[in-house]
Amino acid sequence: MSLNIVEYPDRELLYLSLANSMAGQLAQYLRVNERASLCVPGGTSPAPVFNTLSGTDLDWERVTVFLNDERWVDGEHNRSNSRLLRRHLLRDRAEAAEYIDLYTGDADAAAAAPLLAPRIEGQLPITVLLLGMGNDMHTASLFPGLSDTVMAFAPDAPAVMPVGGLEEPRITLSARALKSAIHTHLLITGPEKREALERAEKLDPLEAPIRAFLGEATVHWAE
Ligand SMILES: O=C1O[C@H](COP(=O)(O)O)[C@@H](O)[C@H](O)[C@H]1O
Repeated sequence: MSLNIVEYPDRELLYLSLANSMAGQLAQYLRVNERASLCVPGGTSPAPVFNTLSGTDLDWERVTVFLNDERWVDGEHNRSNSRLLRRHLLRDRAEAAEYIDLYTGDADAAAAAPLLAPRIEGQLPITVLLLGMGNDMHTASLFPGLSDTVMAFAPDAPAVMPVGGLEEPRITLSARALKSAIHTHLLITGPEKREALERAEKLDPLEAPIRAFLGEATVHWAE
């Protein structure tokens, strides 16, 4: 497999250029479609991309935003991916976007997943998908070595699934739902993630879940 990787001289340039590409792809899609969908990661990497994207002149009222995955914690918890989104993406011009919150407040993710699945199914194909990746090669909440990851890779998996066996319960889009995307981007920075990406290329998706998306993704990397 040959990686489609864009290497930037610095992170600032990466963040600006990636936000511009994503906004351009959404705008292009909205020229011929009534609505577009934007699916984004949480974690520590994407905030600067969100900051730029949120100020972009786009018909945000016609865009539906949702996360790749969420930790099952309250929306004000510092590990909440939604909290990151509200602070960095769903503000300024992007405040007008529709947002589907994966954290429903239900007692657990297993109760919420079947209710969320048809809502997310209705947003497929995802117009623009941005993925992140952990140093362990997980993406969304598809982690190596979990039985829930095996289920989330089933070709007929529901769009949204609960994930157990981690420090906190989570909810994730399935591989099928994520792979529906028309445009896929992967954002990684630093040498450790670059090395993890190179390892992932040689592994099975169940050992290195990001591997499943590398065929379609444009990888954006800066030191
Ligand atoms: O737990 C998560 O981790 C990944 C990677 O996060 P990062 O902090 O290394 O950028 C993220 O893509 C995912 O959405 C998140 O829930």
